[in-house]
Amino acid sequence: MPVTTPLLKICGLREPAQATAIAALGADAIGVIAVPGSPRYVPPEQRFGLFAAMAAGRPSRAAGPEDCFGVLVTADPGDDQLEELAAGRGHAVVQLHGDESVERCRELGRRLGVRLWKALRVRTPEDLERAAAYAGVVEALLLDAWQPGQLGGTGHRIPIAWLEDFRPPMPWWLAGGVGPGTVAELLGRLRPDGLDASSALEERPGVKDLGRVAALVAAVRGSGSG
Ligand SMILES: O=C(O)c1ccccc1N[C@@H]1O[C@H](COP(=O)(O)O)[C@@H](O)[C@H]1O
Repeated sequence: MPVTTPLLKICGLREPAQATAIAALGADAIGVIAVPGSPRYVPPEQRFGLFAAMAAGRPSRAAGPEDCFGVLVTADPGDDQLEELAAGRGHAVVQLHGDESVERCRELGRRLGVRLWKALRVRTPEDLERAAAYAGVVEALLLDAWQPGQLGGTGHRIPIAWLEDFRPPMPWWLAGGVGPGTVAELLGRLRPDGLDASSALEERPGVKDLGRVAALVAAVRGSGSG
C-alpha cells in the first residue's frame, strides 16, 4: 500500500529572509511564535512581514493546497489578544499550545475565523485519551512532549511506543525534537499527517540552520510514495 508523505512545518522563525528560504526549500508551513517569554517570540507588528516573506518564497507564488501556509502559535490567549490572532494577518492557522479546553477552542473558532490546531502536551500515555474530545472543534491535533515550566520548543520527544496505536478521529501532527536525525525512525513506526520541527534545526533560538532544514525536507520527502 502506498505510504502518504506527511506535511512538514518549520516553526519558530524570526527572520523574513529565513521565511522566504524555508518556503522555497519546500516546507508546507512555517510557524511564528506569539507566546510572550519565548526566545522565539515575534511581536504583533512583525508577524505579517514574516508571512509575506514566506509567500514570496512559495514555489508557485500563488496560494493553493500544496503551497506553504502560515501558522501563528499562541497559548491560552486572553480576549484582549484575539484581534492580533484573527484572520487577515497573514496566517491561515492558529495553533493553541496552552491548556485550552474544548469549549474555549469552540469559542475561539467562532471568534477568530481561522483554522485551529490544538496542541496537547503529552506527559503520560493517558494524556492521549483527551484527543478525541477535540474532534469536530479543531481542524487538527498536534502532539508535543510535556516539560515542566516550558510550553514548547524544548526539543524533548514523546516516547514513540506511546503513539504506535494512536488513531485520533482527525488529522494529527507530531512535534517535539523532530529533526533530520530522528525522522527515519519516527516515520518507520508512526503515520502522522504532519511533522513539526523547531529547536533541532536551530543555530540559536529563532534562527534555523538552512542546511539542516534542507536535510529534513529531503528525509521527509524520501519517506513515502504519496
Ligand atoms: O518554540 C517555542 O518557543 C514555543 C513556545 C511556546 C509554545 C510553543 C512553542 N513551540 C512549539 O513547540 C513544538 C516543539 O518544538 P521542538 O521541535 O521540540 O523545539 C512546536 O510545535 C513548536 O510550535
